[in-house]
Amino acid sequence: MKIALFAPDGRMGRAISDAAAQTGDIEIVEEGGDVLIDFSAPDALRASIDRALSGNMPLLVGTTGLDEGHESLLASAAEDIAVLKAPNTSLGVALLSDLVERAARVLSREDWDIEIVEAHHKHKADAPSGTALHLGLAAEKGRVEDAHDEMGRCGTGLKRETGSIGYAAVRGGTVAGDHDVLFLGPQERLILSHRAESRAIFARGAIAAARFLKEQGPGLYSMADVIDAE
Ligand SMILES: NC(=O)C1=CN([C@@H]2O[C@H](COP(=O)(O)OP(=O)(O)OC[C@H]3O[C@@H](n4cnc5c(N)ncnc54)[C@H](OP(=O)(O)O)[C@@H]3O)[C@@H](O)[C@H]2O)C=CC1
Ligand SMILES: O=C(O)C1=N[C@H](C(=O)O)C[C@H](O)C1
Repeated sequence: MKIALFAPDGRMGRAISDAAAQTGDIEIVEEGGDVLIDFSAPDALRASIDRALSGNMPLLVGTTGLDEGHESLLASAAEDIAVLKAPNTSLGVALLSDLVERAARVLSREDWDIEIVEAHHKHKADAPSGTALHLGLAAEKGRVEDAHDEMGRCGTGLKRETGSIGYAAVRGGTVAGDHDVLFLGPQERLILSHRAESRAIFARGAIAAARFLKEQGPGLYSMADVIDAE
């Protein structure tokens, strides 16, 4: 299988090349390829979509910090090619997302407050992380209603609103990616956590997603589809 990397020299680009070298059946190519993988920056998304469409290649997007305009571009591209958008390609976070949804369904919004805390290396450009936002959406899905987001509180008069989801971001050092989803209830706390010990976990997940995408027709896919297919 041939994988083309949109940003081969970035941290994730290099991690994917290293992971591919360990597979024995994946070649990283500069032109063409069975699948195009983009872990770069939001501003680059239009260019990676154009490259995938012009080469008729499925596209895996791991870039975070995307807005609604980017989501529309991806949905439109998915009419012609297979597109998978994943703010986190690790197996552990895919499972964590299911656990968060279930916990949010069981624990009432009146009694249990949800806060999401994430920590990443000092070079990370976006906050909160794409994974934190994805876990927040899983919690909303469990509660079957939209939540008001409370981002990085600072100041006075900031008592939390019942049913809101709070986000806090820590940056520093070389942290590959920590995520804690806190369910804070009356006299008890449930904390669901994931720790990425290196980027290799994201790279292996990206390769699994690329193998999956190679077999798919046009459409919008997620890591849940990759896991269901394995
Ligand atoms: N889904 C997941 O599991 C994960 C997602 N990520 C996300 O992936 C993205 C990249 O992370 P990371 O590899 O650490 O970042 P890096 O900054 O190390 O790499 C980004 C790469 O993208 C390139 N790039 C940036 N802008 C453009 C552009 N406009 N056109 C072409 N290339 C561009 C950069 O090139 P240059 O340096 O020349 O600008 C660089 O090579 C981030 O959004 C991050 O949050 C990260 C880890 C896991
Ligand atoms: O920038 C990173 O490094 C990471 N970004 C992703 C995110 O924003 O959630 C995934 C992972 O946590 C590492």
